[in-house]
Order: sequence, then structure tokens, then C-alpha cells
Amino acid sequence: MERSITWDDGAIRTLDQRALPDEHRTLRLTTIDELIEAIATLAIRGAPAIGVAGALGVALAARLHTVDGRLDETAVLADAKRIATARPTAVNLTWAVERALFRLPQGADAVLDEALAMLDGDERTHRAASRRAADLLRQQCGKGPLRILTHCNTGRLATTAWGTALGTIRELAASGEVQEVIVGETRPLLQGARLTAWELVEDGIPHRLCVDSASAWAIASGLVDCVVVGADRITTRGDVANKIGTYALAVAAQRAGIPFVVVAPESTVDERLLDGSGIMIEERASDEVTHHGGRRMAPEATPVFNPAFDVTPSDLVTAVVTESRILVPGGDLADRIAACTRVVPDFPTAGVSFQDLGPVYADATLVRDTAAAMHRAFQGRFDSVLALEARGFPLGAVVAQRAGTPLVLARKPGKLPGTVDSVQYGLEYGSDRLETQSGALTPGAHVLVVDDVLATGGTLEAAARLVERSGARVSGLATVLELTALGGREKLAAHEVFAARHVT
Ligand SMILES: CSC[C@@H](O)[C@@H](O)C(=O)COP(=O)(O)O
Repeated sequence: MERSITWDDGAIRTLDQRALPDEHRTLRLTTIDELIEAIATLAIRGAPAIGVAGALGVALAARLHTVDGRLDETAVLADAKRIATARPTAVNLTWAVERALFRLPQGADAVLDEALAMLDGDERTHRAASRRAADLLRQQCGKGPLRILTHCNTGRLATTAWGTALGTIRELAASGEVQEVIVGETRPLLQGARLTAWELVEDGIPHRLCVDSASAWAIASGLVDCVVVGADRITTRGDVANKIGTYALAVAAQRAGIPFVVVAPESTVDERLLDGSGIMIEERASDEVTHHGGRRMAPEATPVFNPAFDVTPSDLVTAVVTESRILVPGGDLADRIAACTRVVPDFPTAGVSFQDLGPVYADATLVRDTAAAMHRAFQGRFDSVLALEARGFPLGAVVAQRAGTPLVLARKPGKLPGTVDSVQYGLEYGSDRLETQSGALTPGAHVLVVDDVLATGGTLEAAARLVERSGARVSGLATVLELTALGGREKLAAHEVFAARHVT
């Protein structure tokens, strides 16, 4: 598919989205100021597209600031900061700029390679998300052809190629499963009317355009089977920032009992935010509202409220679909862990059913979500993480990274150099020890202990003693799995215990 953004021998070449549908104007951006102007005025727009453009912008800056083979990193960083803040709401822009900057120490060519890799991967990413979303819609809405309502522009213009919500519509249309697309015009800049309608015409997909205020009525009147939109930023619990008007569509969809599905790349998920209250909503100039076709429509003295985006809370979102997962807000983490746990009979000894968490650790998203749940359960109440050997290590590291706290490793005997603090604990046959390096746990610290499984509670109880022996306090004990029949929780009654899944 033809790309809306390319790298053209030292310049960023892009379709000027401000001129469509009347005029196919191409811009060749050769300076950072030109790029920032293009992003700020929506010549380049749509979260994934501004991300790719931002990365190419860092490559351009690196090139411009390389003289006689010497790269001026400070100047590139200053340009990168300006690019990243050209629009505040879509997290893809900062994500892409940071990803490109990561290669800066290797020189301008390395930064360009990274940006081009993002550009190359863009279509593949959106096609993968679209396939998943199309399957989900078939499952949710029954056999098509479907009547789909969408908002703003989420197509090849907004993503460099293919699209997210519009990519999903393309995917369904390719197999004759779209009866009609209803497109909200998307005031004030008319991305729906000018851009989505243009892409739908280009692809020959049946559609009708309506004013934004007719969308909810179309849903209420039974003209719509599902609402599918893109996103500019998605929080870890599934709150969704998208073009202003999206929230109202979600309310209408819930009232009508139809699915409200968000399609976006993983780069739109902001790992740092749990809920949408922390998302900065861009407010745009008042003349976008007061003027129409260059003519003033409102009195001079009338002030304006012109947010470019809104936030739809996760409880109105049926699913967020990315290239690698379907996030069902409020969906049960325990069920996902259960689906990834292999039960191995008679291991390690006859009569024991071993809960093998290997596939849980193999699923990066599940590790992240489990760590997030552990973090949430004790948020603001710990300042250190103690991870227990061996399967507590990877999870503890993710929890510590999320919370921004130090990580201390509790090891089996004989692994740590220097003096150690050590506790002994009983096993079914014999005993074992847990050790930390002396001083690794600071007296007075509030420690969250992380391990994989709570069975009899012996290991966690020992870990808690290790914490207390070093003068620190136990904030809580967190595990992936709790085998409730083994009564470990009773042994740990003095502590708060969190387990992401319980097995009886
Ligand atoms: C795949 S594009 C997703 C979003 O960026 C899109 O829905 C949107 O809200 C774009 O807003 P815009 O102001 O046109 O950049």
C-alpha cells in the first residue's frame, strides 16, 4: 500500500492532509521547524503517523547537526524535545522520539535506521491489529455484513499505511463483511468528512457521512452494529483518549448494548498511566470553532472551548485491540494466568500436580499486567522490592521498574559475595536458607516481597523475617499464584498477601 510518509534523501516527504480531499499536495520537509509546523497544523496527523514523523524528525536533526563527522548531541536533544511536544496527547510521538534517540550515541545513520524500521513496521503492525479486531467483531456481532460507525480518521493517512479502526473496516470489507460505514464528520477540522470519506471512496467501501451530533442518534435508531475507533493514548487499565466526540459515542454504544472497540498499536498504550486523569488534552485555537470556510460564525466576544480529544473511561470500552493482544478492560487477570498455566501431573514426584508458570513468563504482556496488578495492590506503600530466587526475579524486576524503586535479590546460600544476612526455613525434608547482601535492605525501608507461588508459605515467611532482620518493614507479599489448599496464608497472617490467581 502506498505510504503517506516516506524518507526522501535527507527530507521527510508527506501528503499534506490539510489540503485533502481537493488537492493532493506533497510536502518535502527539510528542517525541524517545518516538521513541527506540519505536525502542529495537522498536515501530518493521527497518532501513529506523527510518531513515525517524529522519529524521522530525530533522524533529520541528527543529520543536520552532524558536521565533519561530529554529531552535536545537545542540539539534537533540544530539537527532539521540541518535536516530542509539538502535540501533547498522542503518546506515540514521545514514544517514537525516545526510541529514535536511543540510537543517537551510534550516530546519525543509526538513528535513521531506527526511524526507517518504524516506518517499515507500521503497516505490518496495523494489519495484525486489524485482523484481530475483525475476528473480535465477527465474534461479538455475529455474521456480517456489519454496519460500523467510526470517528475521525484512522486510515492510511493517520498511520502511514493501512490504518487501525479504518484498517479493521478494510479487513472486513475485503471479505464482503461491511454493509455500511457511518462516518462522523469530526468537527472542527473534519478529519471524518475530508479524510476518512476520501479513503473509503478510494477503497470503494459503502459509507454515509453524518454531522457529529447525528452519530449518537444513528446508534440509538438501530443503524449501527458496532462502533470502532482509534486512539491517541490508552492507559494500562484501558481508558482511551481519542478525538473529541469519542466519549459520547461510547456512552451511546453502551446504552444501545453494542460493542465499542478501540484498535491501536501497542505504542499507543502509555505504560506510565493507570487511568485517564493524567492525560494532557490538547486545546486548540478558538478560530477552529468560531470560523467556517474562512468566515466568522460566532460573535467576536464569544470565548471558545476547543479540546481536540476526550477520554473514554475503560468501563465503556468493550475491548482494546492491538497487534499483540486484546485487552478487555476489567477483564480477569486470573483467567489469563489460568489460560497460560500448564498443569503437569506427577511432577516433581508422584501425586503432585505441578503448576508450570513457564508460559506465563513467556507472555510479555501477561508478565507486565501481573506486575502492574502487584504494583497497584501496594501502590504508594513500598519503596523497595525484594525478589525471591528464582522466579520471583523477573517479576520483581518489572514491579520495581514500574514503581521506580530499588530491587534487592534474595538468593539461595553461597551465591552472594561478602557478608550476608541469612534466614533458615524448613522444607518437607530438611531445610534451606535465603540470603541478601548485608546492607542491601535499608533499615526503615518499606519492602514488597515478590515471588511466583505461595504454597505452604515457608519461603515467604522466611523472606519476611529476612526483611525484618535488616530493620526494614514488610509492606506486603505478592505472588502470581496461591495454592489455597496448602494453607500458606495462615502462616503469613501477620502480613498483607496479594496473589494474582488462586488455585484450590
Ligand atoms: C490511527 S489514528 C488514531 C487517532 O490519532 C485518531 O483517532 C485521532 O484522534 C486523531 O486526531 P488528530 O487531531 O486528527 O491527530
